[in-house]
Amino acid sequence: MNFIEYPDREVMFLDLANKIAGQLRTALDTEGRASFCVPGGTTPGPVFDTLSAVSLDWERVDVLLNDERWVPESSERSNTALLKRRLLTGKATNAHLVPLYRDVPTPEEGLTDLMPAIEATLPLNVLLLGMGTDMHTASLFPGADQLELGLSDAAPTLLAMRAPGAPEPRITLSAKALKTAISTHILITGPEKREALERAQKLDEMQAPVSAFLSQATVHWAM
Ligand SMILES: O=C(O)[C@H](O)[C@@H](O)[C@H](O)[C@H](O)COP(=O)(O)O
Repeated sequence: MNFIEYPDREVMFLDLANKIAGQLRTALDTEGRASFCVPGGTTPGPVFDTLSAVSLDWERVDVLLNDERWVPESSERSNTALLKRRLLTGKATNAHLVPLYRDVPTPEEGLTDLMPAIEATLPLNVLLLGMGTDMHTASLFPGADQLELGLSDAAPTLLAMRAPGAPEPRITLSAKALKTAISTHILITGPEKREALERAQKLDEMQAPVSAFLSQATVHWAM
């Protein structure tokens, strides 16, 4: 694990956005297209703001979420709505959003339709992950109903997930799909998440799902 501590959040968000932009540019130059897999939640907004102001051939960038809460886009908990508001705007308006939600009652009913387009983005070029203080990442929550499958080598690309720590059903990329990424970044802030990261390093993946990604990740942290 590579760990970077920043003097403050603003510097971190800017620096990380610039790193990601550089990695996407390299992928576009070498492969012609790039895939960029991102978390929802409350932390990454400022990174998205900076990225949306970066000149890049965004039309050739496929943007997809790590996971989605199974709520319509009109909900304030919709990660898709967050992306549309903060990332797919400005210079990034024409980035290609690969959907992770369908207007059907359960994630199980949406999975099959969503799968082919998500699979077409693999291997991922750039993966940005968040982490909760319970050491979940994407919707790989400790205690989740399908966590064992979600972490296994036999996992499908997408799974429905229900967990005590998640207020609504989720859909998530499996660890196997997420781990295809060439570059992996984990973005965390504050003392509680730093302490959780330290704990995660001593626990197994079922207890601390984020630990599945630590060996390949750069963790970015600011108070
Ligand atoms: O939909 C989600 O909730 C996310 O994709 C999730 O994995 C998130 O990254 C962590 O829960 C951290 O969330 P915060 O940034 O809000 O702490």
